[in-house]
Amino acid sequence: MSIKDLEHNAEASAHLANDVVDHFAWRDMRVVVNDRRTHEPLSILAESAGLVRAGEMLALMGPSGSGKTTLLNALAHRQAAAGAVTTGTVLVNGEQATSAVLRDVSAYVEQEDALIGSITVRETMVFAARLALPSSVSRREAFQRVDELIASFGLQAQAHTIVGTPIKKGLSGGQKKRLGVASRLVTSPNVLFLDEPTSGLDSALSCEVINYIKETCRKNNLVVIASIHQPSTATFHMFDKLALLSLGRTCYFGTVSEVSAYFARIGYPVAPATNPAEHLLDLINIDLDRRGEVRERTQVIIDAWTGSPERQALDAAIASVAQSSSDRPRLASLKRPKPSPWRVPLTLLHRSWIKAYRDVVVYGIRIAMYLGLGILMGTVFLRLQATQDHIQPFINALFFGGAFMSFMAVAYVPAFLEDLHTFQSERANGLVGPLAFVVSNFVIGVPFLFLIAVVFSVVEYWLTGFRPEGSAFMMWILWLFLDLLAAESLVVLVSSIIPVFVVALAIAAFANGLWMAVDGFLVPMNVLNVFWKYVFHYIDYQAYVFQGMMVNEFGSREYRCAPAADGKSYQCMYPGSKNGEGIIEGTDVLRALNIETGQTGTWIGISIAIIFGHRLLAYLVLRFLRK
Ligand SMILES: Nc1ncnc2c1ncn2[C@@H]1O[C@H](COP(=O)(O)OP(=O)(O)OP(=O)(O)O)[C@@H](O)[C@H]1O
Repeated sequence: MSIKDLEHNAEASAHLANDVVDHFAWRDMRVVVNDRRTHEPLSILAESAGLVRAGEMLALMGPSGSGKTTLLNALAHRQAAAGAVTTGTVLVNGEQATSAVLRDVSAYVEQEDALIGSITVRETMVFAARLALPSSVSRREAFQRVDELIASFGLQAQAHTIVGTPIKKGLSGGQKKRLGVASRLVTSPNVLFLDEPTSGLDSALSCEVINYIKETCRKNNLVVIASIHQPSTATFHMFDKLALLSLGRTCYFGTVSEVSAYFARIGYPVAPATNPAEHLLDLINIDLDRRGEVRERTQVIIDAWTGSPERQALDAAIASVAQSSSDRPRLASLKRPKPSPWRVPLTLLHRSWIKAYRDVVVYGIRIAMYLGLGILMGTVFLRLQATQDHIQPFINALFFGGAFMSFMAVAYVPAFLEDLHTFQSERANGLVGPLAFVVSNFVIGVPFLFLIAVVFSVVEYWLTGFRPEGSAFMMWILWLFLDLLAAESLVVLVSSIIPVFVVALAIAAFANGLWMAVDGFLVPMNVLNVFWKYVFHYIDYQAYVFQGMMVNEFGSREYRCAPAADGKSYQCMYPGSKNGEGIIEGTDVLRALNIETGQTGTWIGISIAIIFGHRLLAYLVLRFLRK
């Protein structure tokens, strides 16, 4: 390695070094929610105070439901719980931190990883860098940061391994956790919040993950605050400080090295050869309370802490950092530079593109499925002729094709929910906005849906024997394409409103059933009752697709009637002016079904408006409801 390389490495690793935040403190943090059962105000976090210095790693520990996530979220200025009211002060370098400042100096790693399964470790890191880094950071430097972080988290051997999808295995649980943390470190945060970074891992893997975080924290002088459930002895001792919680109250705050002595002093010594974390959790785990004694003991421990000299010393230390005149620049002047606004949607597009062609769940399975559907329909409605007995099968084929294609868009729900999850995590870290997300999601779908429309049509259109003119075929593809775009937009809207897999799936399927019922095929428009007609029919994209396809097929084609028994006249199923010549004009069929001609342009316009309307609503939902 040349001297130049060494210099470069030193420079590259310098990006992570925290020389901004000296200490992170909070006092009198309280969170009150409306109790789900009684609807009365309920305190789920009270009088919490703490101080973490640069280079220290704090564990927020406590039994399940003790308020760890609530405190972590309150410290990161995130919504602590649904409908929660949070009060208290967060101090960064002794200065009261606003949400904007916290977003600039910190990063938050969620408990459930928001990684994209079909992209590799290195791609995950590169995309994270592109979403976060300003253009003043050169490409070369960004790559160096990425490679350095991959190395720091021991992922070099997996750099080109995909994260893992339901049908293709990738990283192990521990590697995923490490990647989740590493990808958030690309932005060079000074404070790192981690929500249960070891959840779902066995004790050896937990220890390994915490070890990597510890090393990074120590080397770069970061402030790390992590909630943790039941650490092993080794993992527990890797933390510098401990905030022990039960019932939303503090049972201990201080160094890990002094915790045993503290509990011995208040009458709960840790037995030799016992995991101290386990001992502490057992003391205050009210889930195991049968006779009320654990709750009583917990109250004693909380009271002991409230009156302890350690608590007074902590208060004094916080007061002192709050008063100390820091020679650091004011936090507001440390605004993290952002990438240019166009770079975010382009990066999302690039990432979605890779996901779309690599992850068969996104479009691959659907393309195969639609091909299968094309073969199925083409062979069921095989070689229909321009004769009157084939008119009804033609109509059925048009209805079934449009409706079923739309219905199958529900297969997009899981892939969209994965993207939504990633978006929510990136948005909470101040990286991606809802507009960039909605636009890139739409744009990436367009070529794939067009491909699906073509694949399906090439098979089904010619097997069935629809109108053979090239223009009719093109028009058919256009209608199918609009149908798919609208159906996918519906999935995006529904899944944005209720991002729960089974519920989104059920609602999208239900909506498709509804659109089928009122699109004018099962019940013709002159029979459909006014409620369904005026409330739903006119916003039903399937109705425009069906009518558009009907006009495309029947607008200018003629069908032969059956000869009558006398062999001279004809029996025609649809009355029309050419019945005497043994001909049913397609327009006779359209008239019988109450479908107007000459409206194609309007219907295309309405379909496009419905597509954009759904996307706009999805944007508004993400912008205002799911903040
Ligand atoms: N609206 C509410 N009504 C009643 N209790 C609530 C409400 N919102 C939150 N809680 C309670 O607040 C407590 C704190 O939850 P929190 O998620 O912070 O706990 P935790 O220690 O992170 O738990 P876990 O380890 O299980 O994730 C829980 O007991 C939870 O049931």
